[in-house]
Amino acid sequence: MSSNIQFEVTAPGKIILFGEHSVVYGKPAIACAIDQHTTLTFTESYCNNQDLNTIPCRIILPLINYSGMLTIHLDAKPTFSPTTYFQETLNKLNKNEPFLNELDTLSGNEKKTLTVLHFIFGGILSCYMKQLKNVSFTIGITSVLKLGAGTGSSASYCVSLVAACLAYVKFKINSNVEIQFDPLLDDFHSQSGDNLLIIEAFTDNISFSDGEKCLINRWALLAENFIHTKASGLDNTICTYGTMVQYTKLNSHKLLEAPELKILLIYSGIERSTGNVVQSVRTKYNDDTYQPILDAIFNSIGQIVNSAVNAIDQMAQNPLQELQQISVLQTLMDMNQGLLMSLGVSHETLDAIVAILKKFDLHAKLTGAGMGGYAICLVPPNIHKSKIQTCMQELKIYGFESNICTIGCPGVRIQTK
Ligand SMILES: Nc1ncnc2c1ncn2[C@@H]1O[C@H](COP(=O)(O)OP(=O)(O)OP(=O)(O)O)[C@@H](O)[C@H]1O
Ligand SMILES: C[C@@](O)(CCO)CC(=O)[O-]
Repeated sequence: MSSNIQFEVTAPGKIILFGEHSVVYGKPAIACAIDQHTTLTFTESYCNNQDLNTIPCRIILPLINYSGMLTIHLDAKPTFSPTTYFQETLNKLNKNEPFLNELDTLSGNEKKTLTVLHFIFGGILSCYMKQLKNVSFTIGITSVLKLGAGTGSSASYCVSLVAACLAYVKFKINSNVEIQFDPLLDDFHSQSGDNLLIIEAFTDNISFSDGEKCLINRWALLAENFIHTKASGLDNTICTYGTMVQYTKLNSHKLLEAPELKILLIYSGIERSTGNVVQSVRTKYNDDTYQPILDAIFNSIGQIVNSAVNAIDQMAQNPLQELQQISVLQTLMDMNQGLLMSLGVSHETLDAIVAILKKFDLHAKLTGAGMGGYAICLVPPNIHKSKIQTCMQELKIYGFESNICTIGCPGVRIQTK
């Protein structure tokens, strides 16, 4: 076996500064990419598989203790519609029909995680590569992101998979490929607003175009829907594009000019599933007694996001106003945390973390789905180093590990070896 195409993809994790949960109900949110990444290593090998419609893959996922073989099945008549392909895969799974031998024997979480991988590689390669003979892949994915903690591990996983698959196509094709999307089947729009996407063959420039990022984001959202059931699209958008974004569901996103900001990430020690937490809010929302109250809470969080965007814009335009605007953001964080508590998505450990930080005049909120996972705290640029260190020590005494991260980092990237 001789190895051929080999590369690495990194996708950042994320924090939500303001607007988790309400974003699922159409309100705006602000998220930032962080300097903690998922790293995918892709290696192509030649093997003796003459079958044009299957690709044997070795998959190594240390974070879920999985290592094994998975056969990627290519669709002889691809739909070219990610949404249709997603629905077909979901229908097969929901009917509990035999799906793929290797997947059928796996436990719940492993099955979900590998189904996502098959969905992405099977779907994209069927559409854009058609037939592949005598190749096999090794795909290894590691991450410094904790699973189920609010820093977007699932979105980062999905984005890195889609980006790796698209990168493989771009390495493999000799000339550009034009993809015409059917607007009735799919709501894909390239940056130019039409339904034509050109996948550019990799030559010297090993990067993704705006249209390709749009495609990565689209497939990653569908993949996220396997893991979360119904994701807003915020997490995959920030993991794809990076920096800081203001996002409203179905209404695309706007990159914000992010000031240099540091965040303290504090881990509550509690792992939870984003899908379950989102479902618990949905159950309350579906109850007529609570729905008008939840609508009012979501509207208020939407207002908090608008004020935060304003403060961030002011900071970018006038650096002299930075401290004043940081103080506004801190107040908005307190308000957002209060509203998330009233939604029932905080946790006694998260409340304890917020209280410890308050002793140091610091302001914090949960980030991501809540009910565990991480809390975030804005680190004011003028804070004395010793104060933040004492605060981190105090958190440690209570059993909470914390670390400072930089926000506003770049999105998904490819590196050749
Ligand atoms: N590196 C990885 N290897 C394997 N599976 C992963 C990896 N990263 C994420 N996953 C999958 O994503 C799931 C965690 O997703 P979940 O949405 O619950 O948490 P999160 O993305 O960390 O939190 P949030 O969505 O609130 O930011 C894991 O259970 C696993 O199935
Ligand atoms: C809780 C939520 O708002 C953020 C999860 O990181 C869910 C979503 O946006 O899909």
